Amino acid sequence: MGLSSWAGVFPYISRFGVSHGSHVQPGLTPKRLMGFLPMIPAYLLRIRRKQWRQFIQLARFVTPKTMSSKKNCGDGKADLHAAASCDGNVCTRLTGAGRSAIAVIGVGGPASRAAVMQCFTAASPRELKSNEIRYGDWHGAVAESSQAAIPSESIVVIMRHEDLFEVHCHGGSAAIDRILADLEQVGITPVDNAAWPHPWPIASPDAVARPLLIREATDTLTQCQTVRTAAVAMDQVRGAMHDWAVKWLGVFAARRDADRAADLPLDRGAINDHLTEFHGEVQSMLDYASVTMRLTAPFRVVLAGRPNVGKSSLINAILGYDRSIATPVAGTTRDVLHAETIIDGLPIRLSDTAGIHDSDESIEREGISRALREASTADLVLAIQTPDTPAIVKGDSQVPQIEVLNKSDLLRGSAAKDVIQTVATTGVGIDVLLAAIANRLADAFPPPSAPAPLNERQVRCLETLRSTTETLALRIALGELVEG
Ligand SMILES: Nc1nc2c(ncn2[C@@H]2O[C@H](COP(=O)(O)OP(=O)(O)OP(=O)(O)O)[C@@H](O)[C@H]2O)c(=O)[nH]1
Ligand SMILES: [Mg+2]
Repeated sequence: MGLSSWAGVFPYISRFGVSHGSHVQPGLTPKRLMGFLPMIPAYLLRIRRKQWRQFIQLARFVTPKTMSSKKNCGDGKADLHAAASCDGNVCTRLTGAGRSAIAVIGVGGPASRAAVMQCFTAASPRELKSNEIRYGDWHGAVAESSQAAIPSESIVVIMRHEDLFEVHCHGGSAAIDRILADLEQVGITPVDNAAWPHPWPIASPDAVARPLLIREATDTLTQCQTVRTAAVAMDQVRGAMHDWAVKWLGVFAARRDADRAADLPLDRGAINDHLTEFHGEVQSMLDYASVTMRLTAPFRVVLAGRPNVGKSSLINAILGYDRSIATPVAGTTRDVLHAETIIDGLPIRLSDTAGIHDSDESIEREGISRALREASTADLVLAIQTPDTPAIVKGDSQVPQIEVLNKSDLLRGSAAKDVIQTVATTGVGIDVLLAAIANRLADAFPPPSAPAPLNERQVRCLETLRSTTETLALRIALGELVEG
């Protein structure tokens, strides 16, 4: 239910999604796009008939009848939802954040057909019909005479309904941004994905007023870069947190009725039987927060150690391509160098740093102090050593650390037990290191379908609930969690 149309799209994106720095797809040529065409029927089949119906009903939300009048339009982010239906002509990126092979842009409203047709020339002159695919060129809002001079994008257009179109384009930000900008030029307002009137719940036009927790989760979902982080957000979109809060509101309301019946002072009855369970659940959610509050930003993993221990070689081995310069000369890396990747479904930003040692040279000293700063604010440090070179001393940093013995091919004798042995130049031990990184970072991932907080507001509400014992105060705090 709920965002099932989006959910239908998501596995498709994740299947082709390549949010990996090394795998950026080059431009989408007509030839490559033709290569995607055979996949499209499979994609369409994945979206069940019910979901298509929801798409069509979604289209009805953006017809003038169900639109708010212009005078009711808000302009702030809080009012984006209202803004989405201001003049009834809106567009947004329907697929999630991050790079993927293909992105889908939704264009809705009474002017959507004219706008799409102004910017798009189909390869076939046949008239566009519902749910038919048209391949062609997106040239933007330029006069026909100048179209040849402007580079066009090869895209696919699908008309879901006379007021609802999908533009399927290359998944890189350049193509997406261009199409959204062109649409804006022809009178279609680009809106935040959270403001797109998703069919939630689908039954009535005022269904666009989705519960706050669902809206917040939808917002997070659209910014998740990996399937694993998106799964947590998707659970909340499906109502895990909302349903949990509503369930407990019911429990405490029933308690109030029981207190009333027993002639106890209102909302001051003994609720110890429920409180232990309730507070246990609140605590679990707060335990997940360190991960679930970070679904949209990568975890920061820093490689640190003395010069020449193989930090740059290791980052290259983890990434699978030569991001960093690695040479036998100690002091090769001078500044902090970042690269994004995905490890076991977790978005990770790796940082290579300068070798840490006593140095008199000012540039090197600056590099070393940057390395120390980077390590002190990381989510995880990989402390690299070799058989000949000890690790740097951890000091009083609270940052968790994994000890790595690189150049283990040079080891004579045995290494300490809890050290991961690697040979960066051949890849030995890299899989063990990746598993250790994922395990250390994802300790507190919530189990499937568990309620979990996604932003600071939710965490603040949970913290209040953790220290509250009276039914009235509990109901107020739960009400705030649900309604803001
Ligand atoms: N035998 C062996 N050599 C390695 C290994 N890993 C890296 N090296 C070599 O060690 C040298 C230093 O590697 P780098 O990756 O540049 O080391 P670094 O820690 O980044 O060095 P700085 O940037 O100077 O701090 C290079 O010649 C690498 O080829 C390994 O596992 N075994
Ligand atoms: Mg280096």
